[in-house]
Amino acid sequence: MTASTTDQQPAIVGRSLSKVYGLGARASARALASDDPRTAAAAAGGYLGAHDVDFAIARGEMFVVMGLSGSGKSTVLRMINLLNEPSAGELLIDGEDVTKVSPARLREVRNEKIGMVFQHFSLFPHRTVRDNAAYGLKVRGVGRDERRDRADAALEKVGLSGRGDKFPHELSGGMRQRVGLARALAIDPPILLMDEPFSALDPLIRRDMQDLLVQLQAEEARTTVFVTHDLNEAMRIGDRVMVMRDGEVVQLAPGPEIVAHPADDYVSEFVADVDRARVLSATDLLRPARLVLHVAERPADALVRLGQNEVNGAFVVDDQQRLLGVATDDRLADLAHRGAADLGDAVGAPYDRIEPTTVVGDVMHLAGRRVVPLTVLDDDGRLLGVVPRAVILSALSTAREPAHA
Ligand SMILES: Nc1ncnc2c1ncn2[C@@H]1O[C@H](COP(=O)(O)OP(=O)(O)OP(=O)(O)O)[C@@H](O)[C@H]1O
Repeated sequence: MTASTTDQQPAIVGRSLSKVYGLGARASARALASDDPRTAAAAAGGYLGAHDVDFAIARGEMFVVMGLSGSGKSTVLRMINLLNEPSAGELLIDGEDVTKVSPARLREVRNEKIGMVFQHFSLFPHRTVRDNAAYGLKVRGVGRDERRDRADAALEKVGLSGRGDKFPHELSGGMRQRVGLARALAIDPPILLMDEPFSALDPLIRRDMQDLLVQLQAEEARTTVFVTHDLNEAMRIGDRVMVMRDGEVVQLAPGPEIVAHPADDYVSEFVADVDRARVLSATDLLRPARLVLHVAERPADALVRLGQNEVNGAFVVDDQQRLLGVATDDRLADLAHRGAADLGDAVGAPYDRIEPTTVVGDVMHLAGRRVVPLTVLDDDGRLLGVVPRAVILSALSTAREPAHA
């Protein structure tokens, strides 16, 4: 029976999903029921690949699973299409628990609802790009003309129109990865599973592919589960990121929240690699202001009264509310003196944009001083709130050297 679907219903739900490798059902259940499933699984000759994993992925969400090698990312991804059968737990697709359906129904769900893209696209070298892109359609019994049309449309989406008659060896590595993506898109699956699809690409091409994915996602939001070990990649493409360690979920949150408030040291190590000043928006750090003034209306007053806290500054944010830099209080004061009535405008445009690295340096330089708030302003120069410098410091000041290889 197919459960009815609604827009509010999550596309994919995992409930207490666990996977024990190398043990039969009974031995797995025994290990999972013990106080220490990892040790119990190992003692019985198995391996606990994932434990008690919960998530609910919204329709159209780009959901990223991130963690170090061996943390269980692929295990979770493969449980979603039951390439890995969960040892315990439920896996609901459009409300239907696919761990309980017949093999025939499972095939149907996989064919109709799920596409997959792997790190190595394993293109057929002796088939044209078009035939490679059409492969999933052929497997599903789609006729030749329709296959051709849909494959060509998918190739166009990934920027390869006109290359359908080429062979894989005639394309660059990045283009071959695009063919793999086109192959998945051609079947137009409501759910796309992507297992480290860009990991083998060099950084520039990888960025191109991330951009392409973001663009495709903006055009036709598709429920996507994307595995990566790179938090920067996760931040660029993901709506939310699920961080895994030793088969367990450590944190599940939107990227900026993870960067602003990493759950533990493991997550902090990933966060150390992230260019926080680019990733965080001022509002991610925002606390309610004790003093709210319309700066444009009462600029001098605002400065003076905030000035009672000795040092003030303002975040300068771009259209997406990303932190561009900090305007120091000297600058604010200067603007106030020069054209107080226009301070609201002045906060946005005429500021010299301070490089994010400068911001971090500036903030770190203040580390030894009293904690005072920074003001956060919206595009109209209105005070949105304040962020205690201690919060900024903890969010921005971690050393930049990579904490793991
Ligand atoms: N078929 C299997 N049999 C036994 N152990 C397995 C099997 N597949 C995975 N594992 C183990 O389960 C753990 C989690 O593996 P998984 O592939 O999910 O990790 P991952 O986070 O995707 O890592 P990577 O980034 O290296 O792919 C690893 O320690 C792995 O060795």
